[in-house]
Amino acid sequence: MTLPVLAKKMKKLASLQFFNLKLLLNGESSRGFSKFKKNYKLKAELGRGGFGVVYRAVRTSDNTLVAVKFIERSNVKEWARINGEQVPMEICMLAKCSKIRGVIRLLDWYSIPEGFLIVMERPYPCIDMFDFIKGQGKISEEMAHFLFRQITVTVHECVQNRVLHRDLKDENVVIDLVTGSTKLIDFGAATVLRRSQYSDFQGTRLYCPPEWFLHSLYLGREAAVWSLGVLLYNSLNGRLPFRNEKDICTAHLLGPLPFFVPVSSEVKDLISKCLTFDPFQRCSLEAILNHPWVKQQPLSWELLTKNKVQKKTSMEKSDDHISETLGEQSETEEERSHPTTVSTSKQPGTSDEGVGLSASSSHTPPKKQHKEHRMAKTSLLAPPTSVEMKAAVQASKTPTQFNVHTALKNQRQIKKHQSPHAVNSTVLTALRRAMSREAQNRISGVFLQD
Ligand SMILES: Nc1ncnc2c1ncn2[C@@H]1O[C@H](COP(=O)(O)OP(=O)(O)OP(=O)(O)O)[C@@H](O)[C@H]1O
Repeated sequence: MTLPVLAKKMKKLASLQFFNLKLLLNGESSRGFSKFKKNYKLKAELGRGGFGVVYRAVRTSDNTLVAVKFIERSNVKEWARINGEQVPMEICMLAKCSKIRGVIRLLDWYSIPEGFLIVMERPYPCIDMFDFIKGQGKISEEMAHFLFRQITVTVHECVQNRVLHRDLKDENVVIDLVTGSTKLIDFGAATVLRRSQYSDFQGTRLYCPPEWFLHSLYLGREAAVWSLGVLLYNSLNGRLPFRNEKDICTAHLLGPLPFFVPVSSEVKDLISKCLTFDPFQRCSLEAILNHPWVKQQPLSWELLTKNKVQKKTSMEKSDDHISETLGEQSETEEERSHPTTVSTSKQPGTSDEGVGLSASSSHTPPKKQHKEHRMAKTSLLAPPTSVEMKAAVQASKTPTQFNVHTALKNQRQIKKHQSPHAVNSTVLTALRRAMSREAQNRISGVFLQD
């Protein structure tokens, strides 16, 4: 072996050893990627949002179905500590809610140089509430009641555990199709609940209360109540109540919100109490739980979905779109029996800005029967930048014809590179890099032993 070759090998060895040390410091021994690979079998993609990709996986020791969310280190905005280890706030908040029935259970987490892998329970078969609503255009008042009641109880329990979710929306609720129980997911924007105001926000702007756009401040519980109002309105109408920040800030001046389906006066009353412009006049979480509409005895999941089946038999039977979720049955995973009860449709997401289509100039309900509904998940839209936020705040403060919608669109042109696809390809590359590094590590391990 010539001297330059030997020197090159020594250099490589040194850098590998340094890398191994880094991995060790990073917790590779107990929470590294190789441990993850040993414990879980990663499968196809399950869903994706603006900040991460979620995969289906199976725990190899007992074939438990799990979901694995990968979040990039660079996307982590808030950090916390668990047993002395620095982790994203998302993991910490999930851990704090581990005993709450309506919150997805955190099973495990791993740290790799590029980010974190969060292992969660995965109800099977399940569907997220966005797809559930989209598949039907809208859901019945009884179904909305069944789901909303559970979600509000969960949010209240989180608050009692001093956890504020801050991104309550249909995309972040998973429904177990066997039992109908809801699980709150995505604690990526969650933080510790406090009495004082918050001046930072990472959630979804169309679910955000007006005080944020007008004053860049909000109170935790009051903002949660607003989001719940948006969620309930959306469930019943199949569309969001507000199209943009301007709508959010000015809708109260135009009278009651329009309803595109016949619903009870009780639920309308509840929605208007949740979507009260003044946060100090807005109803509390406790008041929602005590509202006569919420306190009604819910119908059973069997009954609610039986009606669906009856309706469905008169429709085309082949139109069963939950295949994305139920398609798992062809896998070698443990199979469970499930009722084919709910139908959802998959349509390509197209909207770039507005997802709701509320009347922006007046609140007159349309004569024609409502057809349109939200096409794209809000999380797949690029999150607003601080420049966009400033533009919105500025616009909502200006009592002129200034068009916030256009202003935001213009600002958005600059940030085209932030498309979710770009984020996702980064995520996948990061995972692939981690996998090849693990293989490299194994080789170097053998080399070092030699
Ligand atoms: N534990 C789970 N079980 C089943 N499906 C899940 C689970 N976790 C996530 N999903 C699916 O993956 C999607 C994306 O998950 P999640 O909202 O956590 O990602 P995200 O990148 O944080 O999204 P966002 O941009 O809204 O913050 C969800 O809408 C849901 O469909």
